[in-house]
Amino acid sequence: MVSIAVEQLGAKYGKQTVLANVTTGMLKGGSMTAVIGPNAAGKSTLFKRIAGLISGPGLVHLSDTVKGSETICYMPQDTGANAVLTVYESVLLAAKQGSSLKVHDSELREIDRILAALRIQALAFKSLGELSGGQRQLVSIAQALVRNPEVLLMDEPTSALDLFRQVEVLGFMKELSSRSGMAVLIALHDLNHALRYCEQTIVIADGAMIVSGPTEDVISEDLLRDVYRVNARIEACSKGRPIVIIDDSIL
Ligand SMILES: Nc1ncnc2c1ncn2[C@@H]1O[C@H](COP(=O)(O)OP(=O)(O)OP(=O)(O)O)[C@@H](O)[C@H]1O
Repeated sequence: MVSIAVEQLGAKYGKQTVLANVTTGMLKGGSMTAVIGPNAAGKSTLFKRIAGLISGPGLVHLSDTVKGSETICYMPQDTGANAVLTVYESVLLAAKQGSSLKVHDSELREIDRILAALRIQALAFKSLGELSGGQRQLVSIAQALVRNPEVLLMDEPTSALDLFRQVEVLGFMKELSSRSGMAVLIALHDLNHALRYCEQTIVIADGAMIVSGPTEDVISEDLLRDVYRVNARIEACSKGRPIVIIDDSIL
């Protein structure tokens, strides 16, 4: 099963350094890791740097990868929709990225399975331009999943989804990662989602890693005050799970 760690990772846009010295422990396949932090902290930049879409100092360590399979896939926050394609065509194109254009039955069955798992089969032959924001986000998730990577970097994948879809997609991702051994890193603003679905959490602020570790240790009232500038309580809900309750912002 794959493991990934980063060492002293950094990134610049032009001359401006926006990420520096990010080092993590080994993040194991089969688990979900939340990447959290305020707006403009550097979460997307970290993902792009790990995926090799931008260059910079530091190293990405991968171990126990499977030869022949795609290793790292980045699902961006905003997906430029090519309105000419249908949903099905766009997912097929994602599946064929970097390989021959010959399509096998098994690949079509896999696309059907993923569209069904995300409950978007009914959209298959709609053009991308006709979709709502949430529907487009579900299609982006399908495009990432069909590539079956060993490490999946998901940039705020539930930001446009309604509550039912958020819970369904995150539950599905958790089940998929533990079943397939995929390592999922997921940028989130909803800390209750991080607490519920992610074993590990990495906190990024001002282009640096503040802390990382087991989610319940990392997400604390102090972190919410110091990094997010909100007064908040973390309490056990009636089911015994920790939940974040925000009281007010700190001016
Ligand atoms: N293509 C770019 N060119 C120049 N600067 C960029 C570019 N992309 C991002 N930045 C800058 O890098 C910094 C980090 O941005 P990034 O998108 O990584 O933040 P983020 O933590 O993902 O934020 P958010 O939660 O708002 O999505 C910001 O100051 C942003 O303005």
